[in-house]
Amino acid sequence: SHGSAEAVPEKDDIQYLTPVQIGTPPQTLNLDFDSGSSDLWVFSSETPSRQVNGQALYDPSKSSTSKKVDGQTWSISYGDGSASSGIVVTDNVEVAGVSFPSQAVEVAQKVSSSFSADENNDGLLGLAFSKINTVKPTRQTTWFDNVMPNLEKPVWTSDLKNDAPGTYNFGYIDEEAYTGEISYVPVDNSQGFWSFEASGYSIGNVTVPMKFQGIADTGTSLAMLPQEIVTAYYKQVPGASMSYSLGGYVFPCNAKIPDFTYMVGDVSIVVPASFINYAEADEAGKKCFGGIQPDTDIGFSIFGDVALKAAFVVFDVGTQDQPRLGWAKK
Ligand SMILES: O=C(CNCCc1c[nH]c2ccccc12)Nc1scc(-c2ccccc2)c1C(=O)NCc1ccccc1
Repeated sequence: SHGSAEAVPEKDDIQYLTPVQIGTPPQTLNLDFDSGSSDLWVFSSETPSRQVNGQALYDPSKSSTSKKVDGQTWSISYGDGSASSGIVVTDNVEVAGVSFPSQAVEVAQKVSSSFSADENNDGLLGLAFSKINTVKPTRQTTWFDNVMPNLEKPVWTSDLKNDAPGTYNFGYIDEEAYTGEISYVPVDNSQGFWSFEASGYSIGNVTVPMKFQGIADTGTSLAMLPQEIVTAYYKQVPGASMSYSLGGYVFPCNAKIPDFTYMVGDVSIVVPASFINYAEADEAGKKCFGGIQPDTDIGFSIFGDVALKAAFVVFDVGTQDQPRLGWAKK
């Protein structure tokens, strides 16, 4: 089987949401497909009403195919301080017409304030490796790992767009979705991430060969890169500064900023300046927040949506012992 689903951007492309059908009769929730984590968790009838603010709720009691999984709990926290936790049921989960009848659905009994405040985000669908799923005592398998044996190819692809709906495809590669050749690089999934080595970068027309490790992460908005790269980039932006109060590099919204190019395998992906003038950072609309920020204290770089939406990316589980990432221009 194979399927194709739309990835609809929230304001400022902070995240992309994709409709998912859960249960019988189907309950549709809009989830953030996240290649940087491995839990499928949802707002639900179990989420305290004071933590719900317009989100669609999954109610297992209204689904004839839901089954409680006794004794299992989950709890996840992210680098921005957000978190959620709860219990586990299994139910039918359909994405882009591809179903799995007994998918672990992690039902939120607690969500942090940033999730509560985000009325369009009904939960996350993890697409990293199942080894970092947080369910205890029995780790659960991601939806992709569950459906993979039934897919024509053991792959899924991301084609995110700037301020426009993009596409996630499962089980096939759409040859019309990219230009030139797809360049594949090996993935080190020992930490559970889609981790790969980038081979260099360019700012404007200065190219620097530099090997650095990063993860392909659809669930993180920004590109969080080595400080050396970030410093070199904002040196080219008049009036740019690191604002601790705003939490990152900002610059005058009318500043002329350069494109940023990253090299991976044999391809160079150009991130246009417009993707990097990320969002207004203050009410006056004078300062804008940069889409490139430092990866300080993370231990690796994060190629989030700002970087990924400039590329067509193939997440290829392929021969299990050697997963790989394919990168192409588009
Ligand atoms: O967690 C994910 C992917 N799911 C994000 C889900 C999510 C988290 N808030 C959300 C809000 C809305 C929608 C989805 C999410 N990626 C990774 S790998 C390493 C780190 C990390 C570890 C330590 C320090 C920093 C990063 C993160 C990270 O925390 N990213 C989020 C973030 C967000 C803001 C700033 C930095 C990192």
